Amino acid sequence: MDESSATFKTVQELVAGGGDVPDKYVHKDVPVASSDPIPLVDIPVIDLSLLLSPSSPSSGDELDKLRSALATWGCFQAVNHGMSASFLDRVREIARGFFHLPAEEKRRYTRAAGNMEGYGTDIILFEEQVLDWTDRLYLTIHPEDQRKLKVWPEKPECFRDVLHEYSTRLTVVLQIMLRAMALSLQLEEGCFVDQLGEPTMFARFNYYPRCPKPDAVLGLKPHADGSALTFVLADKEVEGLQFQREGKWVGIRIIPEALVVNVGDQVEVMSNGVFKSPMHRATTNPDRDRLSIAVFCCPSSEKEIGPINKLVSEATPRLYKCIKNYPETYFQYYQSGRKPIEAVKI
Ligand SMILES: O=C(O)CCC(=O)C(=O)O
Ligand SMILES: [Fe+2]
Repeated sequence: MDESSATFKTVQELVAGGGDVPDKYVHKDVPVASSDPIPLVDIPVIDLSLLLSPSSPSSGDELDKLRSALATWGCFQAVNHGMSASFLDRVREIARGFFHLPAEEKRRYTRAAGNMEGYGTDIILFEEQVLDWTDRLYLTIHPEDQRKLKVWPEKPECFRDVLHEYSTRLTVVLQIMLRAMALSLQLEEGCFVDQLGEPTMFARFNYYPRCPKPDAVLGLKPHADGSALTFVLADKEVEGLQFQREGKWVGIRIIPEALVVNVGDQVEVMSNGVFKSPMHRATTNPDRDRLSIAVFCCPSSEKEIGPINKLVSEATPRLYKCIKNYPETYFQYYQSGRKPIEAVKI
């Protein structure tokens, strides 16, 4: 799709125009709805305020819960992360406000051809790719000097201020997470922090318009994230995020004030496979649109990362190579239909 020509149609425009769902969005081999309804489940909930307070009697328990959640599910719901429910609502509002702007206003931020950043639809990477039923806005948010303000919306008016505040808050949450993950494995507290260096963080605003064929169309195909860790601020009212657990899909019940945190491939590598980068996907809904904001936290691009030495032993041999700039490998593999983490397995 040549987006630079401004002739591409967003999913939002397709829906507004009525008519059938184009074939390129329809999954033929993998029915989205199986004969058994997909259950809605509660994944572990972790109180971030307890993780790094050794004086609190429950800190050790919370670290154990964290280790177990990341080693089984690879994800959890984080509460007491330092952001109020009303602030999270403001983040959801700027996202919704942006996608509800007139089409010509949004197109000012259109992603340039060959570029990841900006506003657009699913990127076509290979011919037989089934497209995701989603429009996106993708922005580097951290470090500040890597932001491309040209594609940072100026409307709704508070968009930039709220996103700046959100990214500042998430850098703090990320540090808490990295330290707590290390402590939960009895490692040096700074070992994940050191591997990441100055993290790079990308925000992906995912807008999933209502879809007339929810049984055959996905908002987001099954994938594992190429990040180290991902924070997802999910829709408050419409469910749709599903994780794979023991080979089966399960839907995540919404906790409005929580952030869904999931392990990405790079933490799976650093933890030598102890923490799992889970497969997940987003479904579509026939009646309502859905919105989520994913923030991918990655190591600085010049940092080489690899399994932490203390996690490699005779009993637990090294499973992954050292890697640098993994997102590049990730997209090459994704493009050829392979699972990216296979590229770095020994
Ligand atoms: O829409 C969601 O809830 C999930 C988003 C996600 O997994 C992603 O953007 O990578
Ligand atoms: Fe994801």
